[in-house]
Amino acid sequence: MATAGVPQRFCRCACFCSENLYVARYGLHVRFRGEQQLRTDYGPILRSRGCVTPKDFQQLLEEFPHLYNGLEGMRGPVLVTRPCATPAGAGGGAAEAPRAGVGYQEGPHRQLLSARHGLNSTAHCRYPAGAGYREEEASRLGRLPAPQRVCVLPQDVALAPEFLAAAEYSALPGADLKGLLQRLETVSEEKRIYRLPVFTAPFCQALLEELEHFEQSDMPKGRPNTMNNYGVLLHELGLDEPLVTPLRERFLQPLMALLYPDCGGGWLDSHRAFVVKYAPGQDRELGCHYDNAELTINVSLGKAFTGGALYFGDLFQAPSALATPLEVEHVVGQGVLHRGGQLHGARPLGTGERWNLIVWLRASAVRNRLCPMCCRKPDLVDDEGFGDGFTREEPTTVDVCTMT
Ligand SMILES: O=C(O)CCC(=O)C(=O)O
Ligand SMILES: [Fe+2]
Repeated sequence: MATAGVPQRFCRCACFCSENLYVARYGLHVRFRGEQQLRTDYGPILRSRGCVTPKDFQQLLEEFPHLYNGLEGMRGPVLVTRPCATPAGAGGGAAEAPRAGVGYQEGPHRQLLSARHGLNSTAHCRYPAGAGYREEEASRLGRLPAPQRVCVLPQDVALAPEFLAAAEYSALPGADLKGLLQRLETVSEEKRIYRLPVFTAPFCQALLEELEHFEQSDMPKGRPNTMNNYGVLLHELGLDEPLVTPLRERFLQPLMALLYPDCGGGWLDSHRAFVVKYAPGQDRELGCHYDNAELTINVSLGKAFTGGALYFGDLFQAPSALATPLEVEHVVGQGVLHRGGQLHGARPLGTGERWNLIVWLRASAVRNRLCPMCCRKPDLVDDEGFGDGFTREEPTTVDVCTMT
C-alpha cells in the first residue's frame, strides 16, 4: 500500500479506448481492434440492428478514429450485451438495448474529451476538486459554497443512525459477518445484495438542493458516464474530499470488509462518485451493465417518484440466460450495496424525479491483477485524481471475487 503521507498515484487501463465502446445508433457495446475483428465479432448482431450496407459499416468505422492516435478519455460504466434477463424477456441473447442521445458517437466523444482535457479519465473534471464552482458560488451568491454547506451538517445529522451503528459495529475488533447482518437488510443472500439507511432526510434534502443549484448554474458540466446525460460528478461539486472520501474510509470500508472480503472490501483505496438523475423528458432508465468497480453503493436521494427500480442479474463473469432478475425498489435515504460485477440496470421511471448517489468503490489490490473492463492484466496509463483506481504498486495478496 502507499507509504503514509505520500499521495497515491492512480492509473487507468489503456483498454479504455478499445473496449466496451458504445455505438448509440445500434444500441451496442463493442470491442474494437480493427475492421476485420469488428466484422467477425459483431457482423450478425450489427446486421440485425440495421448496419447492413457498406456505407453503414463505413460510418460505423468512422466512429473509431481515435484508436489510432492514442487519445483517450473518460470512462463510464459499461453497458453490456451479455445476457441480463429481464421480465420483458430480453434474456437469452442481447440485453435490453441501452439508450443514449441520438447521434451520440462514443469514439469521437472520448477523443474530444481527451483533446480538451488531456490524457486522463477524469477528463470531465473541469473544476478539479470543485474549485471553480466553489469560487463562483462564493463570489456570485455571497453564500457558503456547496461542500461547506453540505458538510457543515454534523455526522449524526447527516448519517442515518442505522448506518452509524453498522459502521461502528464493523470497526470493532470482534465484529463478524453474522453480527453485521443483524444490522442491515439482506436483499438477496445468493446475490449478496444488502440495504440499509445511509443518509438522513435533511441531508438528502440539502444535497439535492446543491445538486439542483449546480445543475441550474451555467458551469460546464461533465456527466457521470456515457449512458447518463443528466447527473453530476461529485468531484465537480467539490464533494469528493469532504464527503465521499471520509464516507469510504471511515464508514464503508469496515462494512464492506465484512460483507465482501473476497472482493477487496477491506482494501478500498479509491472511488468514483456521481449522482444519476432520471426525470420525464430526460434520462428515464439505465440498461443492463456492470460497474467499473469492485463494490458499489447506490443511495436514493429522492425526490418522489414511481418506477425506476433497480434490477439485478448474475455476476457478469457467469451470466445465465435463464436467470430471473431481482427487482429492488429504492427507499429514499437508503443505500443498496452490491458487487460491481453484478449485472444490473434501472427500470424506466414512471413519474416524478429520481436522484441517486452512486459510489463505485475500488480496491487497487484487486483490480491491479485484472482489469474488470477488459478482463486482462491492466495496461497502466498514468492518470489524475483517482484515475480508474489502478496503481503501479505490487498487488497485495488478496483473494479476488470468486466466480459463482
Ligand atoms: O439508476 C441507478 O440507480 C443505477 C445507476 C448505476 O447502476 C450506475 O450508474 O452504475
Ligand atoms: Fe451501475
